[in-house]
Amino acid sequence: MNGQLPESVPLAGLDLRARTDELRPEHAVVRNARGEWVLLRHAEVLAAALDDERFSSGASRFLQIPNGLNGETHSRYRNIVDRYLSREALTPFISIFEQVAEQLVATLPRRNTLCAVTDIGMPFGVRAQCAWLGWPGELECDLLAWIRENFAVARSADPARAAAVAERFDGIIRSVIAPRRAPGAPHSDDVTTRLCREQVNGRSLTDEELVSILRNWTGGDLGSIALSVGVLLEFLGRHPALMRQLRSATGARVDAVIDEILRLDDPFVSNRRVTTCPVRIGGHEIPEGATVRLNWTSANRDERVFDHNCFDPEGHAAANLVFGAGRHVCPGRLLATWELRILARSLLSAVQSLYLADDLPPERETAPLGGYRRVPVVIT
Ligand code: HEM
Repeated sequence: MNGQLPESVPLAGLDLRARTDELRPEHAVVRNARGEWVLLRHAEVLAAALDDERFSSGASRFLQIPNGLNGETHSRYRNIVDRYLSREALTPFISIFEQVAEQLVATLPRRNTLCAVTDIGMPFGVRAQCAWLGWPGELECDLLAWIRENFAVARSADPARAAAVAERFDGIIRSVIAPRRAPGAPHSDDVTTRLCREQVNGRSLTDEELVSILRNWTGGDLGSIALSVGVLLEFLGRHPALMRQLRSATGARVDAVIDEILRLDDPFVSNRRVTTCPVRIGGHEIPEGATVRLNWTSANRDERVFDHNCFDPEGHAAANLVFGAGRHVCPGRLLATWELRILARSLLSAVQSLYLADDLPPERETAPLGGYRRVPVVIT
């Protein structure tokens, strides 16, 4: 039973998780204020993610590599991206990420109220990413400012402001590419330099293609890692027994627990598709050329699939959609998982206690963002 399709559901300014929790029992599909068809349940979101022929990823007018590509073209670029995010490619960075986490945790003030998103998640995400990509540490301030601005623009839904922020971010990326591509550039061997030498269709990648690839890595990494750290520490702050358990848990258990916490409050909210033909889904006829939104946050809380959302890391792992599914499944999953595990372990081993500040409640993000804007915590 799908219920009547509400004509248009305003989501802006609301807590998306709470709002989609209200809508999902009655509606498999709703239309948002922009006229997009929003899929809310696990079955439909998974079906659309797996059906990349009828649900095309070419939903943006901007070049998005590999996110916005389809078919053979997607595979060609995706093969390049995957090489940098494999277990083998990432293993040398484990000790570097550990150092980054330990240094950050060592400098966090004790017995003061900190924000898990802005004081822990953001600097960790930026430093880990600069270390991985071989970017200079001096970019930290610019990148932190960009994350804040990018979140603010997403909330404001102002296209002109969004274009200006995107342009600034592309400028940061161009500043790291240019010296590596200049004639007679010194021979270094970091991840960005190697990417600059990649070829596709027998030619070098263009600047525009490099900027797009790096934008999707960094955009995916920085915002999602910061929000994920907020979600994670808020949950652990409310579950001290779980926090104690994790101090001596295996890596696999820590990863499963993190995935389950992110399933319950997935901060990577949604992705768009465009229908390539009329499609019947969730009891509705969607015309050709319509924009469809796969709402991962809602699908990940589908009570029928996840046993009324009890906490069951191992039992829910197979159906977890935090990192997507199908052709466009997140290639950065291992990097994100290792970064989050390393930061969690580093915090848990270095602090005596971590708890939610009792005088300042956590503040939820609002649509189109997920997770928390502010998670005040105290460490001792
Ligand atoms: C907690 C962190 C992260 C979450 C929750 C997340 C989630 C996702 C999801 C759900 C998708 C599927 C998008 C779709 O189907 O349209 C995706 C795709 C993608 N992610 Fe992530 N991601 C995270 C971190 C990262 C990191 C660290 C990187 C790279 C450094 C990354 C790079 C990408 C790229 C390039 C795609 C597009 C793949 C394609 O189109 O083939 N992500 N991510």
